[in-house]
Amino acid sequence: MLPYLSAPAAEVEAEAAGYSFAAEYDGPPLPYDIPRVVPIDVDRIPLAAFAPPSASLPNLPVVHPLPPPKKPPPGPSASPTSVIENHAAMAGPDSGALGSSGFPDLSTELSEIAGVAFSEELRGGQNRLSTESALSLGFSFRSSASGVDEANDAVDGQATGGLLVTFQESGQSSSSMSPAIEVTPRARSDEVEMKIKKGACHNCLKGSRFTEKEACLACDAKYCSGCVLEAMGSMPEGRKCISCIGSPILESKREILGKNSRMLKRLLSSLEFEQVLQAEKNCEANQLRPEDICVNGKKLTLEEMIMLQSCPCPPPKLKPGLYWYDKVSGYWGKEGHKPHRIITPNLNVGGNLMENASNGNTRIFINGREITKVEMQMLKWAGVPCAGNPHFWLNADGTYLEEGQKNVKGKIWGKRRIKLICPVLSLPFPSKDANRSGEEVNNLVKRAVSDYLDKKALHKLLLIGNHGSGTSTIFKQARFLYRSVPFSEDERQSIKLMIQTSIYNYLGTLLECREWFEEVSLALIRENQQLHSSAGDELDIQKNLTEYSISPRLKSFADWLLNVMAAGDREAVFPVATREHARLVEELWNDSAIQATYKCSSEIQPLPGNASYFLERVVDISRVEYEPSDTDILYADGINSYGGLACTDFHFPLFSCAGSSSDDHDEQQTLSRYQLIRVHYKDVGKNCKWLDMFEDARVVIFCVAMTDYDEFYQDLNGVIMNKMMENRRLFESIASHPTFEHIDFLLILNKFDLLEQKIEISPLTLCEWFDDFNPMSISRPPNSRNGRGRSGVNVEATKAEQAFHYIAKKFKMLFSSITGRKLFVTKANGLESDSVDAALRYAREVIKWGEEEWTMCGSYMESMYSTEPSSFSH
Ligand SMILES: Nc1nc2c(ncn2[C@@H]2O[C@H](COP(=O)(O)OP(=O)(O)OP(=O)(O)O)[C@@H](O)[C@H]2O)c(=O)[nH]1
Ligand SMILES: [Mg+2]
Repeated sequence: MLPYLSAPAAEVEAEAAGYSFAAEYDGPPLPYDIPRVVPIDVDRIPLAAFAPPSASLPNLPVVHPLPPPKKPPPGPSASPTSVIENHAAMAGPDSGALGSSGFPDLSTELSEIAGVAFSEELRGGQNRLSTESALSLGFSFRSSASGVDEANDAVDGQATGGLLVTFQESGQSSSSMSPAIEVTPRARSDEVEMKIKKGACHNCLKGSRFTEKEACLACDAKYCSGCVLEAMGSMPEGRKCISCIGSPILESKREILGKNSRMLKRLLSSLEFEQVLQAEKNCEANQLRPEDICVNGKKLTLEEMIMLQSCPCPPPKLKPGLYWYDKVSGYWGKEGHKPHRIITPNLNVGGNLMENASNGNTRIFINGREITKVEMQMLKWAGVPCAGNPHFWLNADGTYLEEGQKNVKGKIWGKRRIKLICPVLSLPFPSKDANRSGEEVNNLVKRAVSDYLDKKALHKLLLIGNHGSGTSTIFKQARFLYRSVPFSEDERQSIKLMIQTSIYNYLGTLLECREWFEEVSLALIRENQQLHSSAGDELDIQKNLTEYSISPRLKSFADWLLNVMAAGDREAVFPVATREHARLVEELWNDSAIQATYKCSSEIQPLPGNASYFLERVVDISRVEYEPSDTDILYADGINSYGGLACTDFHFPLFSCAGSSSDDHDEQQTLSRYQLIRVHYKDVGKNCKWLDMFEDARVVIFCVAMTDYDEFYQDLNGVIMNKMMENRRLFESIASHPTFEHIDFLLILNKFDLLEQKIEISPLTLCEWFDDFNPMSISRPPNSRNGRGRSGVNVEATKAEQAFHYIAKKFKMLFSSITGRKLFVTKANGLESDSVDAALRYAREVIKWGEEEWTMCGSYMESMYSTEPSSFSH
């Protein structure tokens, strides 16, 4: 059996043996980006050939927990603030200030540098997230407004961004029932403002007011396009500096929440851009907090606030503050002021309307509120008799009557001149929406509230895995399993083009290998010939023929194809060329030389296992009318690689795809919505970019191809790495990521079908992590012959089962040593929909168990502390 070995080592060997090596392939991107691994007879390789080669091939990225040291931004001489900023910016993996979580211990760092004694609070609460996220992402702490100020806020116990909102008891009669809400715009430190040239970027301090900039929603610090991604990181709450994460936004910015940003649109991929704006609009920290809105002396609950915002005629631009609301007429205003709007009446929000709500002094009352002078003026214009301090009841439709009487005296809004006069007096006039029927309003409001709660109940499943682990296959399976239209017509068209193009990529790889195999074979024959000269060999050498040789006609096509691919102008040639040359490609594929090359394909690592699936049908696939089947889509490479993120929403159907009733009949569970988000390993690699956007994920699904144990790749430093060890490294960095501190992990050990085949010929111990794997010898059941039991099941397969349990245990122990928590594990075959269905349903179970644990924990605590006699009943 030939061992797996990376191409560079083989190249070195070939060159050392004096063979000229084919030029490095630098054509259009191949559908993979790890180096080629070719079969080679290991006995023939000198030991020196295993030394890392100098040629750099495309590699899997390496996760750097922290970025390389960064140059401090130019600026005025080092004040404590700027020193902190620069030092924090420079704190890298080598700074030696790593905390227990692997991130620099900020409080020590800051206090050492600035001589400021920070209390322990700095390490906890909201600040912890922002500081750690910042450092984990490798970004500097911007300026004192968000650095020292934030630290001080944290010390005061108020991590704030744009607003300081405080509640106080007030003895004032006008607000005796209301908590005082003091809304103070947070000023940026003058010192910092002075340091930053007007209009300059707050990070690099360059640019003018004409430079395009993006502002932080919480502190309004502005960043140029070169700095914005550095300053804002992965934007888990949208456009906010890293140090403002968790802080409320400036109210003046509420209108632009989730709205377009030209700069970000340019800098991010469309999916990333969408995710950022979604997060900005929906994340908790950016929402108006119900407790900041007080209506008729009572702070709102979440449900009341949603009701208020989603009624047909809501108060415009609702901000934190004190308001009064007349439920009967729909009048709405700020406490102590005349009415500002007429909103939907009869909403069950806030407390009871107070007499002095609008601070009127006319001794005339409408629905129990003393009205202001300007309202009295309006009533007079409307012909309402105001003499004798009357008390009126005013209904939403404008009809009014005097308190204690039954007869309607008139209709205020009926008169045309009132419609004209109200704007002149800056008084509101009812809109059509304000007068919808009570039932209609009730239905609308109910729907809005349940939509909101439904959105909150979306369970996010984060799918992460290394190159080739099978994440995109699982993702595609989820779409097939749970979506009525798994792929749109447009998507199918682009998939079609991708499949047609990738056939040529596979063929290109095979042709390159063929050339190389041919050269090596020729060299071997020559070497042999020198040792034992033979006439037959002489003849073949003269003809330059080996088992890898192809006819001159096919050779000229192959050379043309490799040249076209090397030129990189793929789009100009494909897919037209695919049609013209399909027959030639078919001929090539069926040629014995290519088939001989392909036979070693299991050892040509980058050639995906599905290459033959597509190459065998090249003529059919190259047709204009070709429509990819579901299986074609499942096997196709690169479908979900839209800049790193892909997501799909779904419900689990009541019946599993296998046709059997789901084990869980709980309808609520079935109706729950799930969102599978696939994060590409490359983005995880770049300082775990994007990961902190997913702190609301319910489960992290980490996918590992079990077949990786005997496969290798070359890292950025040219070191040959075992792929399973790389999985382990990535798993460690994800498991220890602070974002996932409280999130359950499910490990999917994938490609079980391939493991069953591979383990028979390649021992698991080839991976150093698995060196103590000692499978129990199979005690064959009586009557078993040739490794088959009574049922005819191949009992040898249990070796793969044992390997699965062993690998699962290794990861469980690793996870437990990192987090002290339990890791859930399941095996899967990504190409089988039942298997993926079962794995994703298992993820749902994990969420359910987590919820049950909380409930149990909650009721246990309740029973512990409850004084109810029932608690002590047994
Ligand atoms: N036999 C078998 N093949 C699988 C399985 N899962 C995935 N594959 C194949 O393995 C290859 C890699 O799978 P992908 O789903 O593309 O892996 P990935 O995680 O997206 O990796 P990248 O494409 O490198 O990002 C594809 O050719 C899949 O068809 C499995 O369980 N069994
Ligand atoms: Mg893929």
